[in-house]
Amino acid sequence: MKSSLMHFVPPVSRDRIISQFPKWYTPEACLQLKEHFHTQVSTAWQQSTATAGLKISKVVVVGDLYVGKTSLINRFCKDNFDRDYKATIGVDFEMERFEIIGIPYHLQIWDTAGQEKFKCIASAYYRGAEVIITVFDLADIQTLDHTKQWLEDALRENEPDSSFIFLVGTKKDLVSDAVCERTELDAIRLANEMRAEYWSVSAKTGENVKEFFSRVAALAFEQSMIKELENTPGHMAQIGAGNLISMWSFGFCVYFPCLQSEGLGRFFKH
Ligand SMILES: Nc1nc2c(ncn2[C@@H]2O[C@H](COP(=O)(O)OP(=O)(O)OP(=O)(O)O)[C@@H](O)[C@H]2O)c(=O)[nH]1
Ligand SMILES: [Mg+2]
Repeated sequence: MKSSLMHFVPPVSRDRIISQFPKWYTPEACLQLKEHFHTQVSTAWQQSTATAGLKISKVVVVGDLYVGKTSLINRFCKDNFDRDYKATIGVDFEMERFEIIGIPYHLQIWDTAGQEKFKCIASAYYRGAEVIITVFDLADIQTLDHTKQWLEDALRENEPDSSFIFLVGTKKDLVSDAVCERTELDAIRLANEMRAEYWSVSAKTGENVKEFFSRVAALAFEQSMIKELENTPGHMAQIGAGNLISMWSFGFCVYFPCLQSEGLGRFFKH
């Protein structure tokens, strides 16, 4: 039985290896102007005070229908872009593997439906989110106003101050530099009110997509490591704020085939 579970983990792809603290989009739109990982975290691995267990942080992506949530996730996870609109029904998610200052790390990225009729299904998946990404369409300013409500709904399911918040303007390729600049001023003002970090991206061209998710991964990783170093010694891994998986109990990494990088599954079809 043990041998069938003993799959050695394939190496992480180069663009998922983070050794320096990723930069912000602009200083005005950022809450953490630091440029290095917390010393406690960066020394933890060498001093093996960090447990070697599997580390996973849960990310939920919310926002109006058609703003580009699925496209943003697909550009990052699969490096593809589909012009045709296929509304997300319910939720969908991907598991993305990183190596951050030498430590294996996963983002469990939950894509939710923007359509009103699927809101109740999607909101069931907000709980335990270490990161909440609220998305609007830079070419449809009305969707920016709606991000406040989306954020409120997601925060209601989580402990206060337990999630990093990002406000993301998509479809940057569809607006002129002048319109983008004007809209970003409004968006950054709102991001400051939300206590969110702001990014503008384009899933079509890929502009800022890798940089954005590297920033998400590094901030969530650091927060989870500090929490772990403070209060959970020993070889345990945590998914979101929920259940624990005991790993490394045999002194080696047991790779659960279900945690394949192409996504754990589809809860609902497109
Ligand atoms: N030009 C351009 N089009 C985009 C971009 N991102 C998404 N789109 C298009 O916008 C439409 C909606 O994109 P989706 O990613 O399906 O939107 P969504 O937010 O997931 O929508 P729901 O699943 O209904 O909530 C699709 O036709 C995409 O091709 C972008 O960065 N640039
Ligand atoms: Mg979608």
